[in-house]
Amino acid sequence: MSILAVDVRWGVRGKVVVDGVSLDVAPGSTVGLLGPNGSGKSSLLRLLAGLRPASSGVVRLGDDDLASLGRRQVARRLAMVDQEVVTDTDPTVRDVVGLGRLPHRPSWAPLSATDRAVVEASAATTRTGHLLERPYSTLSGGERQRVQIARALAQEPTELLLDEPTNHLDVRHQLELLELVRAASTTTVMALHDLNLAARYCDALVVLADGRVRAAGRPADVLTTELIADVYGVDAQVQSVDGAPHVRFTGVLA
Ligand SMILES: Nc1ncnc2c1ncn2[C@@H]1O[C@H](COP(=O)(O)OP(=O)(O)OP(=O)(O)O)[C@@H](O)[C@H]1O
Repeated sequence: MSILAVDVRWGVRGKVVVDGVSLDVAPGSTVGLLGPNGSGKSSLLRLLAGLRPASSGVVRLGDDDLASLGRRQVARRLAMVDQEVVTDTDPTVRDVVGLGRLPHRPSWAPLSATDRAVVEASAATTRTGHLLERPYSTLSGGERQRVQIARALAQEPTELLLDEPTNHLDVRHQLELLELVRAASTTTVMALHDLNLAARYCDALVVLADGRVRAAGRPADVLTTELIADVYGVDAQVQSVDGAPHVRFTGVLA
């Protein structure tokens, strides 16, 4: 399934945060959402997830207008991993990953054999199987991040939205996660700060600045010295390494 946004706007307390964003994410592709702190990446992801309504514009999931779908219908196909997940109970990791099965079963029913198998498989894919019986609250930041990815995979989504999924992860786990996302058949949009990882693992990049799309397209077309200077205020050299642009930062612009 694909994700389409047309002229989407959202603001809060009189401030425009997402300012007329249009995106067309091809089925099965991986799109990196870049931009400085506060440029609107998380806010846009929440609009694409239907967690909040846009004040104007349209978001479509495949053939459907997101606004016409119920929360459960959305959750059967779209999973989101947010930056901070707060729980007020102390579930085990198995319980947390099992939450991903909620949209697929009656809320009163226990996990079926299929649900349990999907939980195990999602934990195996994210290398969190050894953590399943641990209280979630005792995990490290990186372990929690991987468990949240496992929870999202247990939803068996066709669309996956990830907000800084490599946050907290060591370099090996970062690469493993991005390989996993690239190999998955899901349509994925992920906010990232690392321009080089984004260039290497995404089919397309969208750069936000002040809530607007400043550039979008293939990594090699988007990540230019001019764009990086303009959007981040940083001087950089961009070379091609193994077919992907590689950015070397050389200083902060005055
Ligand atoms: N609920 C809210 N109330 C007030 N301001 C908000 C709210 N949500 C977002 N903002 C503001 O909107 C702007 C965009 O925030 P957002 O979290 O979308 O940016 P971001 O690009 O994801 O940033 P970061 O890279 O720092 O995570 C910020 O200035 C933020 O303070």
